[in-house]
Amino acid sequence: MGHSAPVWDHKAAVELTKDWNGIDQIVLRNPQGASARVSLHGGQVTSWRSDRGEELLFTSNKAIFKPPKAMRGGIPICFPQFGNCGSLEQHGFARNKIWTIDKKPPPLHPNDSLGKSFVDLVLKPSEEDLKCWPHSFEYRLRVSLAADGKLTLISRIRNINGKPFSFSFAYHTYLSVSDISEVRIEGLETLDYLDNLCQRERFTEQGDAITFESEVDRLYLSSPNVIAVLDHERKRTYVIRKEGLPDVVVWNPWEKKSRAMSDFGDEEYKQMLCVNGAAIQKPITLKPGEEWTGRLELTAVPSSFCSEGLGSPLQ
Ligand SMILES: O=P(O)(O)OC[C@H]1O[C@@H](O)[C@H](O)[C@@H](O)[C@@H]1O
Repeated sequence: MGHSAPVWDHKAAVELTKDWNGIDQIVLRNPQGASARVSLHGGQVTSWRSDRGEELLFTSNKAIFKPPKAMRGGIPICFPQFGNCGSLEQHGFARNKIWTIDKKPPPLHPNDSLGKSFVDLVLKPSEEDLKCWPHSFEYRLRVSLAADGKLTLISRIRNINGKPFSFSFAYHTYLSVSDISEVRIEGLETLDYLDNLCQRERFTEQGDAITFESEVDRLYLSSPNVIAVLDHERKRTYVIRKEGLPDVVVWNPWEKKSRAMSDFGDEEYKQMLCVNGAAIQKPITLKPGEEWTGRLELTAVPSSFCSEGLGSPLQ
């Protein structure tokens, strides 16, 4: 019996190109026409497009595409520190480093490869990194695009140090929305959160769903693994599924802070919302040889399908 020809050669759907600075970037495509871009600068996903060519991630028109600073948009990776809670630069150094392509990554579950186009990246600390954060690690990132357009990011961080270390982490996900006043988040209601705008004071969420009418910068604690961001005007729902990431950061800078950011347009806060799967409140501690995995899956579905999507487990 002959073998049937593969219907979709995922390798052919992975292209290596250069980004705006001549740094390698990888373009992933699926047979339906969806695509994603990943830059070696920061291991940052810089674009995720639906099969209709719509950009699903926000990038600022004023973004600065120049290393070492991470560009404003897409999915920068915050590691080994989130925010300014620690001795490192804001959100840690990973988003500002040049990553490399990992040609021989340790195997993942076959379902993480089958029927997907994907790329594996790796970040190891430089001498300079070790001076400010003296812990040897290997950070492996798999970014994959599935036949249905789902974008998956899998981070595996291993301690190759002689001593334990701790870190915090976030996938800083800039979602593109029609108008922030038309958006609501479901899945975070009734949770406790730390409010960054009130010296991280702890509050309990009261509303049925989260809506936006002013600046928001919150860390929701012990959140469910499935969260939905509904965009009424665009009739689109982002379903965020996560594993190993108990917290969720919700951020919109609103008017005043937008004006203060040099790489962000004054009115752009209306078109974006950051909803970040994260591990912050309780840092992750790895003993020598231990590995941590943090996984994020993003899908964008017409809003009428969202209630089906919310119930299903991460897969
Ligand atoms: O400008 P940065 O370093 O990318 O950070 C943007 C924002 O990131 C958010 O996630 C933080 O909660 C905010 O406090 C911060 O302002």
